[in-house]
Amino acid sequence: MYIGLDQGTTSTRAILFDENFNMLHEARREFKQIYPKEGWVEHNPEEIWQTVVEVLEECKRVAESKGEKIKAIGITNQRETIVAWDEEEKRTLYNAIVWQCRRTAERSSELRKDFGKVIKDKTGLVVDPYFSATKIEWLLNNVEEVKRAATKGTLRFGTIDSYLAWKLTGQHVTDYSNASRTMLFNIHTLDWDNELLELFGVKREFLPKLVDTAQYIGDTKDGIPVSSLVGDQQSALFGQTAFEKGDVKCTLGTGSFILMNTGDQIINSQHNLLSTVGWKIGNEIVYALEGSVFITGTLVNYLIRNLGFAKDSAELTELALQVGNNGGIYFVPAFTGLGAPYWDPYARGLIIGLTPGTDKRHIIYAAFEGIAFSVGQLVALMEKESEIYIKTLKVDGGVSKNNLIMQILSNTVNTVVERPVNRETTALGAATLAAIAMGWVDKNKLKEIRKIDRIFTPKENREEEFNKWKQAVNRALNWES
Ligand SMILES: O=P(O)(O)OC[C@H](O)CO
Repeated sequence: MYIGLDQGTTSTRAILFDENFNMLHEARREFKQIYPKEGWVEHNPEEIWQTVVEVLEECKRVAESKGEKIKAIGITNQRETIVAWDEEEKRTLYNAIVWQCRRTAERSSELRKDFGKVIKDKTGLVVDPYFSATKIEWLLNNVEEVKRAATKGTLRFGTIDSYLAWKLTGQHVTDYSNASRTMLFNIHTLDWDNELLELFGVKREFLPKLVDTAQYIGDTKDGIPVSSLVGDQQSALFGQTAFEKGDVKCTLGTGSFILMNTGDQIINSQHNLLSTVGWKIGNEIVYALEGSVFITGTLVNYLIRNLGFAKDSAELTELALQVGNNGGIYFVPAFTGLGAPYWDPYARGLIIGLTPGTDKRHIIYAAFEGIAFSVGQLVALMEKESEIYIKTLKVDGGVSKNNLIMQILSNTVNTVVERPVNRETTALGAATLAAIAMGWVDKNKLKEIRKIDRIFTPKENREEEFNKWKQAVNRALNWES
């Protein structure tokens, strides 16, 4: 049996898989979101660690009750979030600064002006507080304990995979997919970049050693090998068996993350999509083109909780189906700014086209379209930039359960949308990578065991509505400044 440990932004989950990667059990714990100031987001790393201990214990108990043992653990994680700890004193020095945290927004704008191009060339990333480098810089400049540990030579930084690997095995390591989200890692040389280290005042010894995405790292204290570290979106790409160049997956969770496997080719996006490492396994390096939409599931919850339009997502869908069109309404879900291709932190949500005939069902339909159009826009850009025709869009995540949104998505991208039976592709990716590292499974076997739940094929042309929605986006930009 294998465990895919998925340390996400709002919860920690461990999923127990059997030898054929069927899901046997899910253990889940939520933890506190800490908002010390407007726009700041932190997690308590010790609390995260406690949730990890609990979910692993729970899965172990289930395995034992079946007379089985855990053969390996793969760790996948919320990316970019950074933890600082003291190697000697074996304790963390500050809360984890979460990927969503905007405390370094000003510094990022400054950097973007002077170093935007060089950083993008080296790292594949657009300068934004989202990534780890400015968070590390902030910790080095603002936290006394961090400064002291730096002087002592015992300071260590790591993304969540790295922190958990250290807690579980004592090793200070990270994999290439996670490293590529720090903005300190050069995706061409596949190493920490000296010039960037200097720019952010980071010494190489503060950072983890780089390991392959599928590689044995060490044993936990009860003798279970930890043999994969992988960023959660890259893990989902792997879990969807998107092994070939041109394969694309979209995880529709709180937000949406769309990744295209671009093989060994780094695409220098002209539209601010990101280039990132998908995985490195031995000599195989796979890059990915990535676009993210910040608001997806959040919008569905917003319709339910904030606007009180329905009691759950099934009822929302029923209401949307009653009208079957947007009634001229366009919904731009830019609640917290917009990611690619705009990268506009000042954009805000917009509902436009209201008339006396509008009722809530049109707004729901328009919101569903807003989700599909946001994803569709990035899929279209990826196709253009990679010059690869996308045959199938593989979807997963909570919102992919919604058939209406998936059908609108298929119409929008004019492509087949394919949903697997196992939508837990993130944990699955990590578990399968862990098994690959130990030589117990190969990619072919994984392709064989992947089952498709449903395929959505394009039914109607949505180009007109899609274009109109893009006009609405232009009106939502730069609202807060
Ligand atoms: O924890 P999730 O699933 O919201 O994913 C967060 C992403 O890794 C951020 O880049």
